Amino acid sequence: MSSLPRYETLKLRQPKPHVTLVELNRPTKLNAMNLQLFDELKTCFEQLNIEKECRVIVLAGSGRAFSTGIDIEYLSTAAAESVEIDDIARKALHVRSMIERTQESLRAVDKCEKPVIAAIHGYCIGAGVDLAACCDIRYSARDTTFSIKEVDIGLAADVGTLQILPKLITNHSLFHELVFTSRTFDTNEAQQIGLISHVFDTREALLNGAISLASVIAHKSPIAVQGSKINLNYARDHTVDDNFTFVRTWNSAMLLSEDIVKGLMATSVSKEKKTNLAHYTANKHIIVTTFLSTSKNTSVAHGYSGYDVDSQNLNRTELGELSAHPDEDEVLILPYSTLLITNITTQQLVPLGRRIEIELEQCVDQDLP
Ligand SMILES: CC/C=C\C=C\CC(=O)SCCNC(=O)CCNC(=O)[C@H](O)C(C)(C)COP(=O)(O)OP(=O)(O)OC[C@H]1O[C@@H](n2cnc3c(N)ncnc32)[C@H](O)[C@@H]1OP(=O)(O)O
Repeated sequence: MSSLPRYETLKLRQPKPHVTLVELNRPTKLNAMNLQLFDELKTCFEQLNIEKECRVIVLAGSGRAFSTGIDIEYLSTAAAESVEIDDIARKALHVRSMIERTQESLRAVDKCEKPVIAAIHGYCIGAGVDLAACCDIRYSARDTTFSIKEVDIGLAADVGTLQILPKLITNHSLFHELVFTSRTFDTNEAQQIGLISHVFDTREALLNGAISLASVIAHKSPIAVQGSKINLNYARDHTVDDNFTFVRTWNSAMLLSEDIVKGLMATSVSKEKKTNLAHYTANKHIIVTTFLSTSKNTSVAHGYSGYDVDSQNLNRTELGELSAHPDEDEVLILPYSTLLITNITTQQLVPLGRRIEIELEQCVDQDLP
């Protein structure tokens, strides 16, 4: 992305290549959602959906909370507006369009074809839970207080919690209890119902964890990842028969992608890793710079990027994955699965944490074994 769009109620940054961090940005109101936030959220996710540079999104809250739900002041104003409408049918139409506008906002997150990882901390209340429901993966900090608050304010949740979560959660009995009582619950119960997949001790650890996960996903083939999200969402909303028909049609086009070739190559490279002896040759001149923040036995560490000198535009591009060597405090440099490097001369073991530069000169005689 040349420059990230600016919003008043959202804060965007790019913590890693192809990863966009979107933070709800009304910290003094604990990220309560007013009309402006709803509208900006929709615009933002529709924009990220078509932004090529963005492959994975982390959605978090700035300040003390993920979100405390709908802004009570906004809800009161909207309610007051409808009171002024005399005719009951016109009143209903007015309220319906207000609900629709809110639904469209949160659904833009659900409909976004890039994976969205919610990083939840502090409070996740009412529409905050609806918003989390619209994300693909939900991580949380241990201190989070959740509440499906809608029943307590006299309504049935209408922007995600009751529409999407029943298709995702695992413990329906407990989920129903939480819906009917509106009582607060903690990360233990959030994990029990299957709302949260991972809990971190602090907000900082949570953000790091979510961003690292996003980076791992961002280094996969975007064709495969986005195709998976589209098929997962489709499967959630259709019958098994429909799902098979849909994926057949989908893959009849997507299997023609060059990413298939690269993926297969990456698989053969992984086999070489086991022997620890492989030599690859490069048919491109590549300067690679790496930095590492991985620990022993981490299977894949990212942060490996460089310049493909032969590429037409000389843009910075990701070239590889760093895989921790299973037995030593070293990493093995492997070709990146979505860049077609048919041959690479260098396989290097590099101590963890060390910044290195490699130059791979054109040398092509050796084919992949
Ligand atoms: C079409 C319909 C679509 C969607 C419908 C969704 C339904 C819902 O979302 S229901 C949930 C509504 N939310 C709530 O009921 C939560 C209200 N907030 C609280 O109960 C408390 O703020 C708290 C979460 C328990 C936190 O308490 P505390 O730590 O003591 O902080 P506070 O001082 O209360 O809050 C700081 C600051 O934020 C303002 N604020 C917090 N939440 C909201 C909110 N939802 N709406 C508006 N404002 C909120 C709070 O008023 C404070 O503001 P000041 O200006 O500093 O007073």
